[in-house]
Amino acid sequence: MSGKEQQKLNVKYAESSLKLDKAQLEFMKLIEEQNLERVQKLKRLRRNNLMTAAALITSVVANMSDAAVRILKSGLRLPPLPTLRDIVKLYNLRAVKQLSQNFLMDERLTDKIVKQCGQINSNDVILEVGPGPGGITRSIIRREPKRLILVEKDARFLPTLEQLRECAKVLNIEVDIFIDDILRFNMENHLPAISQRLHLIGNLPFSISTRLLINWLEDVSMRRRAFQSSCTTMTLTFQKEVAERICAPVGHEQRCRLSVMSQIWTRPMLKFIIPGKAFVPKPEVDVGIVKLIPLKEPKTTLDFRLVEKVVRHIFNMRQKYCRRGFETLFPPDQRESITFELFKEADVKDTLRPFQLSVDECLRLATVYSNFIQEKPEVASYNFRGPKQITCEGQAA
Ligand SMILES: C[S@@+](CC[C@H](N)C(=O)[O-])C[C@H]1O[C@@H](n2cnc3c(N)ncnc32)[C@H](O)[C@@H]1O
Repeated sequence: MSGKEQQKLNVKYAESSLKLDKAQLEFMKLIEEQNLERVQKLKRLRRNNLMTAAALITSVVANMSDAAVRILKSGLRLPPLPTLRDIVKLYNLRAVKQLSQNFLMDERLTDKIVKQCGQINSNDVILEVGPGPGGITRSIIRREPKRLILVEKDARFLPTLEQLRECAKVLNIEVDIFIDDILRFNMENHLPAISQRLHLIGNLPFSISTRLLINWLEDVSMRRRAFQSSCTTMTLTFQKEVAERICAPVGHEQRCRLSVMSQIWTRPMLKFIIPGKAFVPKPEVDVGIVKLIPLKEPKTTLDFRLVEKVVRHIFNMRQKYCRRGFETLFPPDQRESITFELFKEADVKDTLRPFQLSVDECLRLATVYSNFIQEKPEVASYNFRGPKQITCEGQAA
């Protein structure tokens, strides 16, 4: 105990000494001394704890991505921009129905869509399909990727997207704008090096969403274009029913060709639904956000188009036994007996309905079909809707 503190104690006890005897005084002094020591010990402990906490925070901040630190430090906001509604008015951007233009103006919703991409690092690249007036684009820029590729078919949006590019420059984000059709866009020419993680995102036009997904699933199966790296993810909007179909599990009434094809090569997840009224103009339907993560280990090495053909035939007759659709892969003369044999070989019950088939069962059926047409290649070109019928012996019937 310091001299000053001892003095204070003495004064205190001297005042009350009239009432207490010497032994009591000594005892109290001892207790008081112990209390003071305890207080000092606690103060020392608290100081040490504060120093440890400071050291910990410093090391956590050091390990955070540069972008996260910048956001934390600056409370990142984009340079002032007109609101999306003003932009739409200013440039007279009336929605064009043929291009499925339904705009999202609510920043909380666009942020929520972009959040589904997961972590976005300062080294990541994002490709947005159909940015339109740029609602989702703004949310992406706030997440500070390294590079943003915008593919928009409607050239009327160019001035507003260029404005966003200028804002992004301030944050060292490279923005490339392409006025192009995503279905024809040449990914190879514009894609980043394989080492960079790529997120594909878009509030897709309904008119092309299923076609685009099938194209990208084929790219996943071949590990080409946007999917050379297995880290590429897709965060896409679909009409609610289509979103539910993509994710429908075995036995679900919505299960269809798109469910099976999506689930063979990716893990699709329905994230949330946006009511139609959130869009301008309001579409007839609600919208589902689906995230698709390509599987690291593909479930098959079979050719995408062959699998697609078999699955398409099976689901063509979705209310009937699954063998009925499968039969249409073969010319009429022997289709029943061939189908019977191939289902046996694939170990699949032929009286299941198509929606009751698992991914593995569909793939086993695709495998036996693939083996069959290797032995009888002429059957591969058989088209049950076509005018000319060939037999399993390869002759015109
Ligand atoms: C549903 S709007 C979404 C607009 C904006 N991203 C939003 O969320 O408000 C679809 C956008 O895709 C564009 N688009 C339509 N077809 C396209 C295509 N084939 N390739 C690229 N963009 C397309 C439309 O012009 C429109 O801007």
